[in-house]
Amino acid sequence: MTTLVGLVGWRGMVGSVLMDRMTAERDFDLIEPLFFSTSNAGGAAPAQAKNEKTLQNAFDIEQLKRCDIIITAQGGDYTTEVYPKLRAAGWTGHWIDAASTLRMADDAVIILDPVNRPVIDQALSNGGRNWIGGNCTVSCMLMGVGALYKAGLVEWMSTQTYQAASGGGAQHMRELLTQYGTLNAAVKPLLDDPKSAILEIDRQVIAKQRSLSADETANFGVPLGGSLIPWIDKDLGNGMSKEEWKGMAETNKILGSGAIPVDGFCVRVGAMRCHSQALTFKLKKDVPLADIEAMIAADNAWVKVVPNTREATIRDLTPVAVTGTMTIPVGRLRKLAMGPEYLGAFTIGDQLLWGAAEPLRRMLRILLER
Ligand SMILES: NC(=O)C1=CN([C@@H]2O[C@H](COP(=O)(O)OP(=O)(O)OC[C@H]3O[C@@H](n4cnc5c(N)ncnc54)[C@H](OP(=O)(O)O)[C@@H]3O)[C@@H](O)[C@H]2O)C=CC1
Ligand SMILES: N[C@@H](CC(=O)OP(=O)(O)O)C(=O)O
Repeated sequence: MTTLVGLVGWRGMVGSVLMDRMTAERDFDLIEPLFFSTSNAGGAAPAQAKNEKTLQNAFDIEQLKRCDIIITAQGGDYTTEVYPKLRAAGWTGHWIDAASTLRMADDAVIILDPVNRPVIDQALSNGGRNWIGGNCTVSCMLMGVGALYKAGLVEWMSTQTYQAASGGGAQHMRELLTQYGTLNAAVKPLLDDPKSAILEIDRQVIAKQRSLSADETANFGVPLGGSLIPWIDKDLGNGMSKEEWKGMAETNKILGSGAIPVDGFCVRVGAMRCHSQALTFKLKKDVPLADIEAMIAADNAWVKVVPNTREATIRDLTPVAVTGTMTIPVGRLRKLAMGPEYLGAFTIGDQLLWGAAEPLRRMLRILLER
């Protein structure tokens, strides 16, 4: 019998990337999809629908209960509202979720199978049914340098992130581009004149940034175009942002490891959809750089070691190079001045692919192939 898979949140930004990937990998050939909507029940399901061509109400527990597996990219509020009701109603299917709501629950696994397939398999054999996508920054980081953790080499790691606007959602991406346009328009005549003074352009740009309307900064709260914001997600009240807290909590949960210290600063920058991060490792021992590069390169099919040269770095290690690809480049690999156990690295990932959609569809495949 074909597996009935409920899809919730399929038309959002993460959901659309998920649909594209599922279509490209022919996942729909293996399932009977049942599409849900929070806003358009009764409307037409997308082209991937087979027998069930009408959108179901995403709050209808009876319809959700029909599914063997539910994949949701609808968001945390939806999970908070619907998931407990569904389980309370006796549903025993598999719940695959992009939202963070259930991530740290004891009965949930953070899924990133190229990194933690043994953790997933163990949970499956113990009857696990909740499979939650990790934080985008953590997932992209582990896809790049997971090999060092798997080899037990990491004593601690510090991350400095450069996170794209997409992490906030579609409206944040639009706001960033609108701000860039506003800034450009403010100085266009001066830019068009090669003899104009750069400091006058600079003065007018900062004046415009500081006077952007509330509408133009509604999502980020402050200007991001031509600036940066060194705080992402909630204020935990202890000097740490929630995004920074996730670094250690989720890394260790994904790996099923003890408490390897991971800490640093998470910063929003004016990139579109790739999260970048500079990493500092304290290794447990001095390992030759060539061995480290080989270990990282051999870890999975998507990681790519970028030679630590200017030419290769500016060509292959930028959000522009990586966006829309499954590749996770790791570059700037070098031993740091602090000593031979200190390793520097820089890595980038498309936060909508490995950071959100891809682990979900790969978990679906794992369930289908059992
Ligand atoms: N953005 C990110 O980087 C990441 C997000 N996530 C998780 O995924 C969740 C969803 O994020 P994201 O995809 O960015 O959210 P979106 O806002 O793009 O989509 C969420 C839902 O909004 C509804 N919606 C309303 N208007 C529109 C519209 N004009 N176009 C498309 N959908 C619309 C859709 O529900 P309906 O069809 O029912 O109306 C859609 O499923 C997040 O809340 C988060 O939990 C996880 C990792 C990364
Ligand atoms: N917090 C991430 C995006 C995200 O959705 O994270 P999480 O899945 O951990 O809530 C960012 O803003 O870049």
